[in-house]
Amino acid sequence: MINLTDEKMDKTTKKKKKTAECCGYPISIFFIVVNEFCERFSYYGMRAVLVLYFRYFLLWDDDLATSIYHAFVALCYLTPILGAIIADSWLGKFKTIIYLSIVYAIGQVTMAISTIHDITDANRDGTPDNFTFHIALSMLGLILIALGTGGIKPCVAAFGGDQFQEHQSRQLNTFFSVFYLCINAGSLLSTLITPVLRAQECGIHTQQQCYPLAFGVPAVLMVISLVVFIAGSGMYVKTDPEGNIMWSVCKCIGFAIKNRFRHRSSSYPKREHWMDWANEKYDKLLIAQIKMVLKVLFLYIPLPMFWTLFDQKGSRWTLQATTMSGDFGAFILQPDQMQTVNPILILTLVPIMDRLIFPLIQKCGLNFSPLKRMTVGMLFAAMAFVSAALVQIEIDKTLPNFPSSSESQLKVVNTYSTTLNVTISPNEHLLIESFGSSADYVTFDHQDITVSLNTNPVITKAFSLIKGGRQTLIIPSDPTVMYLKEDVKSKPREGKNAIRFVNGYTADLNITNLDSIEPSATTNYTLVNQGKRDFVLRHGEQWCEFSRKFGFGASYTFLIPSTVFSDDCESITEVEDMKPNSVHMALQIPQYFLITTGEVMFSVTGLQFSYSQAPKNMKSVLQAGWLCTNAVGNIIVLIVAELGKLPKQWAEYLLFASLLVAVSIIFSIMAYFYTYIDPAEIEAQVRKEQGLEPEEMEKETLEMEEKDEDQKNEQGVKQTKI
Ligand SMILES: CC(C)[C@H](NC(=O)[C@H](C)N)C(=O)O
Repeated sequence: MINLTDEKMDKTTKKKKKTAECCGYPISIFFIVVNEFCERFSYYGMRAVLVLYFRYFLLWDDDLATSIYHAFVALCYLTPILGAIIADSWLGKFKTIIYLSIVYAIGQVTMAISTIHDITDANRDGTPDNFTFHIALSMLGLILIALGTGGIKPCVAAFGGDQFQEHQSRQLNTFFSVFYLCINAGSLLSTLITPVLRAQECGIHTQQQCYPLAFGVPAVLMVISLVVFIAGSGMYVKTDPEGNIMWSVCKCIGFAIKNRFRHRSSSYPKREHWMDWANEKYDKLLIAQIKMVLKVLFLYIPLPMFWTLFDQKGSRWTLQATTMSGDFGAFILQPDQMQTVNPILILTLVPIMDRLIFPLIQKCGLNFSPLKRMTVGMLFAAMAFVSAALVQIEIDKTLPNFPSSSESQLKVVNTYSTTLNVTISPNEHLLIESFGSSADYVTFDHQDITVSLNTNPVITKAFSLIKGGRQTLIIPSDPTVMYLKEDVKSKPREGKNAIRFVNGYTADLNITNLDSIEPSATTNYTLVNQGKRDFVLRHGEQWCEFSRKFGFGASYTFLIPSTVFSDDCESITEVEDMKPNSVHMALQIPQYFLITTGEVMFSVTGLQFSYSQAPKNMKSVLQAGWLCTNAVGNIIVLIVAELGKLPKQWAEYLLFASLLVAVSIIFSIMAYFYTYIDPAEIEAQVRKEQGLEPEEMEKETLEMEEKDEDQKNEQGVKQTKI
């Protein structure tokens, strides 16, 4: 009798090595989910402050910052293909995760170093002197991060799946749900923490926003993630790569196409599947495996549309939030913090769906198959965009009437000592009291105007307005020098408030955080956050302090009279150029709820589906294909953003919703014709057809492996456990 070790016994019966278990789950998955939590913390934490780093550290404009950001995200979801090829064809998942995690951690550290302004701030003025150095270093860091995060992404999920035995399909599904919860717990915590770290001040020579800390903590988390993964090393089931599988797949597909073309005449009998044209040269098993993968990849074609909508949470929806009020009474929510609603909802919805909704649907006798779930998920995402459109319509009702590209708008502010009758040619007459303003903007469809004041003598002056712009005509204490000042013509970014001051005092004034302002001059806009803000006005020894409470997204011009110090700042007048946001951010919760429900149905299910429908040697490849749908979705967002939007934002939301409904109908038809498979069963069947009975297969495998092992032992090569 042959004395088989446990390991060989497992191999002969074609079962995986059994690992230590706790409550029916392999203990090894504990290390994998903790690793995923830390990695996602690292990734989302870095992503949360990335655009701000581009915008305010590298001083890029909004467009460049957003484009590079989306390009980086797209790259992160394209590199999984590379990771999958390395894992399935060369290194195996375990080694791929370790090596690429090292690349990832180096990338995060490089990124953190690139944000230390003191490195190039020789003149110690608080800004880097050599931007090229910081840009080059951060781009290198981002490329390494994209390679690392994308490369390990398909491997970690598939490696987790590999830890389960064939009879543990229920536990496998729970694993994917827990895995998804860890992704979102990491994302939630880091999105809350890193912006707070960024807001701290730090530095060697000068104190600046603490980007090194905001990027440094994710770097530390990535190192922890790697250490945790290595710690579980002894417990994992590690499947060896099966040679250069991708190359074999490509050659086999190429041969099938060529062979089909060669036999295109109708005299040749048709074959069941076009891949069967590879039968002459390639192993039936490989052909069967390729058919399985192609079937699933074909099904993926419509999926990017879901991600196109999903990924607009971070862009369009956040911009929408900047036109809303985030005052929740007990706390204030900033527009970008609204995004944390998504992971919070995931953490509550995944258990509810898994434990309650899906079992309930099953109890009702309904067959809620994975592909049906994914279709319903898409419809939920479409509904989320309908909800976003309805919210947008409400917001539009409260937004100022901004000028079109051919119009110009003008407001008049009077800091002259008496009420003035202002005539703007040809027929606008405004009566404006001293230290007051016209009620609202007057819209002109021409640019050249003449303004007359009823002073004695009458003052008349010609002006040319900016096309598509908003301006204020400032009438100072000496009206002969009246002048135009450009106003904001969109809601201030990030829900902030744009404020400026007109100096009606007779001498220069200093105002907190602003340059000194000359008499009759107007400052440029300064952005201030929501809440109570104090300003101190100074001239020599004289000073006074005034406070204002700001809402979200307003714009004000403060008129400072000559009596400002004698009445302790009481007489400063506030002109409201743009009303604060009045639609509450809570109205975005339904759209977040709908998109997150869609995500649970679509994304968690898609992750499980991609694993279960892949042949053993192509699991990572199919995970990578799944992640690629996300990359394509992001690229579509980029293209749409570049092409510009529809004139009305709500119409764009409805357009996206309709597109996704159309795509989900196409997907449901494709899904209807899809038959679920058990890849292991198909592989066994093909082997049988090839004339290998199960016992023979086992014998053959055992013999081959023993031979292999003997050879390796002879060479003194240490065996990897499988
Ligand atoms: C990109 C995936 C859908 C996934 N993201 C999420 O779960 C978000 C945070 N809800 C990921 O793997 O990061």
